Amino acid sequence: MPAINTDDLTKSYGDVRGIEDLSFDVEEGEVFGFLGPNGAGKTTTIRTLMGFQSPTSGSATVLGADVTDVDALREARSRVGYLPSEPGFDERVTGRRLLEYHGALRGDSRSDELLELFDPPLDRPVGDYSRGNRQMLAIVMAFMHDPDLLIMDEPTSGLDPLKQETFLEFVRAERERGTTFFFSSHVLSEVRKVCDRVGIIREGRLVELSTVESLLSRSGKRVRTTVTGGLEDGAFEIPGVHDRTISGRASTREGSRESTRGDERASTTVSFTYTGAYDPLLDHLRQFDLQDLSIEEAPLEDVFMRFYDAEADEAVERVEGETEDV
Ligand SMILES: Nc1ncnc2c1ncn2[C@@H]1O[C@H](COP(=O)(O)OP(=O)(O)OP(=O)(O)O)[C@@H](O)[C@H]1O
Repeated sequence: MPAINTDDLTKSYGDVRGIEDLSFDVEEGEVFGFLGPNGAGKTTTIRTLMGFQSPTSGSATVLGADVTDVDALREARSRVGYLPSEPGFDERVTGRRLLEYHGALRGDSRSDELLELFDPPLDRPVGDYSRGNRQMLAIVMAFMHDPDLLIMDEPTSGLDPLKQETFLEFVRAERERGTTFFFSSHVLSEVRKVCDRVGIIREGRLVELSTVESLLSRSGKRVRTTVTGGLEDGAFEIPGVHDRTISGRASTREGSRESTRGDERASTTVSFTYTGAYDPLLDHLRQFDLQDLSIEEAPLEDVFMRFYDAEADEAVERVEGETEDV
């Protein structure tokens, strides 16, 4: 049984689109990242899974419980940790009191251990807390009853870089214990560090569902090399090369001595994204006297943007197609 299942899950707010026909599973023990731009429908999905609002159509289960079955969902939620996007607290109450109250309701087997990692000033009223301290308190509350499944809406927002790292390390350790995670994020680097799979949502629809590895393999490599001398205009125009830029070009033309100045080591640097196999690239590189070469993974941001561009292009084509039909 998957930890989370959605089947054509749809939620509208009157005429406003929230999410449309979302179908995906989150398997037990996996860390699933839910990505998308502002207004895409991430919070709508999470709030529907938590049973705070009913689906307009379609269905969803959380730990086997139908999200529209109040009793079954209440039972299941005792094994779920929830971190909302903007945790709301009684502002006059101290963090300590809130933890005591929450512990009495939901259970507390881990707050001491969690407070070693996430340490808001417990004796101050929550109304005096910084954004980061509020987030840390919410993290402790989400995990203190040792849930099997965590549903979190942008869990690292408001945390400083050091605490973000602490949080991601904690998620990795929890994953080793078999805990399942479903969390939304805008931050691709963190998704890359901890997630097994990602879903990308755009305008309420799921537009991608894949492993992080597969997303990265489709993104290709960033190649940057510096070669001795100048380069022909068509150099490195081989299949699989995209976004080629050439800089510091050493002129081989007569009369233009600025970059060569008689220096045999005058060089040209070329950078590009490469999505082909290694051998043809290496064969091509052998023709040059290489001074420097780096081949790195393309940033996940590039994949994301390219993916979105492709979607946008398709949308334009669809609209154009429809216009022609009329
Ligand atoms: N309670 C509501 N009433 C009316 N419309 C809503 C409500 N909640 C969300 N929406 C709309 O549903 C759409 C999806 O919003 P949602 O908050 O789920 O996006 P999101 O992906 O979480 O965005 P963000 O990254 O900005 O938090 C938006 O158009 C939003 O305006």
